[in-house]
Amino acid sequence: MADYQIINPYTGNLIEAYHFASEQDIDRALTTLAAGRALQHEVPAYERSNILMCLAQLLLERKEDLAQLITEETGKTISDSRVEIDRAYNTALACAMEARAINGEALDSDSFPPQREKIGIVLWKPLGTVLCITPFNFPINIAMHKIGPAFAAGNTILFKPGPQNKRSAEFFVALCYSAGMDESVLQMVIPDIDATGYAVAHSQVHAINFTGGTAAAKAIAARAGYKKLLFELGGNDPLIVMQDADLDRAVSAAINQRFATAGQRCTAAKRVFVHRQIYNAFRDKLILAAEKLKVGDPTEEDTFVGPLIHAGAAGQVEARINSAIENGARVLVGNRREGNIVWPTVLENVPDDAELVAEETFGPVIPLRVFDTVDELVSLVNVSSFGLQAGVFTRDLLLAKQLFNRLDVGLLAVNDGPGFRAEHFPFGGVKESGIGREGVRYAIREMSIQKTLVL
Ligand SMILES: NC(=O)c1ccc[n+]([C@@H]2O[C@H](COP(=O)([O-])OP(=O)(O)OC[C@H]3O[C@@H](n4cnc5c(N)ncnc54)[C@H](O)[C@@H]3O)[C@@H](O)[C@H]2O)c1
Ligand SMILES: O=CCS(=O)(=O)O
Repeated sequence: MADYQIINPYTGNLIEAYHFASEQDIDRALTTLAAGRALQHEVPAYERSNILMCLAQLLLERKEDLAQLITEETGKTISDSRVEIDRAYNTALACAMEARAINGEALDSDSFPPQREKIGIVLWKPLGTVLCITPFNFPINIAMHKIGPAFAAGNTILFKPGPQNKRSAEFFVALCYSAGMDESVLQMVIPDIDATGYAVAHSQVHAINFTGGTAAAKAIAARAGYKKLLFELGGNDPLIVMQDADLDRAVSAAINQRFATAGQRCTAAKRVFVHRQIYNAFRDKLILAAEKLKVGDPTEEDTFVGPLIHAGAAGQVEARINSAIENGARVLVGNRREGNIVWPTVLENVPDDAELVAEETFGPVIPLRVFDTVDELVSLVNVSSFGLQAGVFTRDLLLAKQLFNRLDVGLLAVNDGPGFRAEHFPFGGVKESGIGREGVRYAIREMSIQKTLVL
């Protein structure tokens, strides 16, 4: 009897059934990677860069194969899956470039008495073996954001993808090997949660680079003990529409950053705050745009919203919509579910304490919240336990700077939504949205140690 069944979220068909890796499998992989640490020490940075450049090229060449695998295993629309591979190419390219630029600094001891004639040379060195754990929703680009910088920094990598993503992960690892990564430098295992905890606590794991939900991160932190943690976690990101906003651009951001990937993005616009002066105009435009979206088969080129990852996820979103309605919310669009598909839904008058807005809702639902003052807005945004990214539409740069300083987030995008991401920009949040920063150069630093030579 297999441990896990990969089910196509749209068709319900069985894709593959398999057994999880055991603790013995993890031991074997980590023993291999321990040997690989010596190999990594011998490989110069430019060779690591060339391997990453080759991987970037292979991602482009095999884009359609990978996109089809992602759509099959996650239900992500084929257009969204292709975008993910384009992003992974950019990430790999950035890793190749940054691998050649892991430079330190030189310090002169004369800055302070009594030391004279001493020079401090500060360099970045690899941490050792990094356990990279990835979520279901961007199985290739998030893996690239972990494996690429870890490899560029000279580490060895134990890669643990989501159980749903076995096939796309195997394909990706095969591309890494084809590009030149040695099997003693990169190993992949898919254990169950408890055995993953065994890997987390393993003495041959020196750092854990995790992307996923906050609950899982807390469980990992509890088992990890004394080692480096890099956490990219949940979000409840606000999209803010001020009274001077370009409404058409704001509507487009709300549609693309909440309903694409069926809303299953950490940086999705999960709460939309609209100034009272333009609330009705924005709401009416948003309703018209949402009603035009094609919903259904993710393999069709023009489908905009596909299924959620599984019935439990769709059920949770449906339950939160129903609870909000029972407590006074009004449905403007949607509120329809068929199997794993939840139609794009827009609600207003949602209670501030409704789970739909108080928790991270991973689905295609926009709760509209009207506001009157900046102080009220800041309080509404910052009350969340999350603090990943925010987006504000305004022509007032002084206001943008004020919000940048007052909002508890890792990034504020101006005249864009919270879903903005450039692969080489710093990426990460505060509070329960994570610890540390990804974004290629920053991830390299997170998975390195600073070592100083004094001459
Ligand atoms: N901040 C980011 O960059 C980012 C990006 C994508 C997704 N996410 C977040 O990920 C979540 C959705 O993805 P998901 O459903 O795959 O998340 P998840 O937390 O359920 O799983 C993420 C990964 O961790 C593993 N895992 C789960 N529980 C674990 C445990 N107790 N110990 C060790 N490993 C464990 C899973 O097998 C999977 O590989 C959302 O909260 C989303 O916001 C964050
Ligand atoms: O789920 C979030 C990942 S990303 O699309 O913001 O990189």
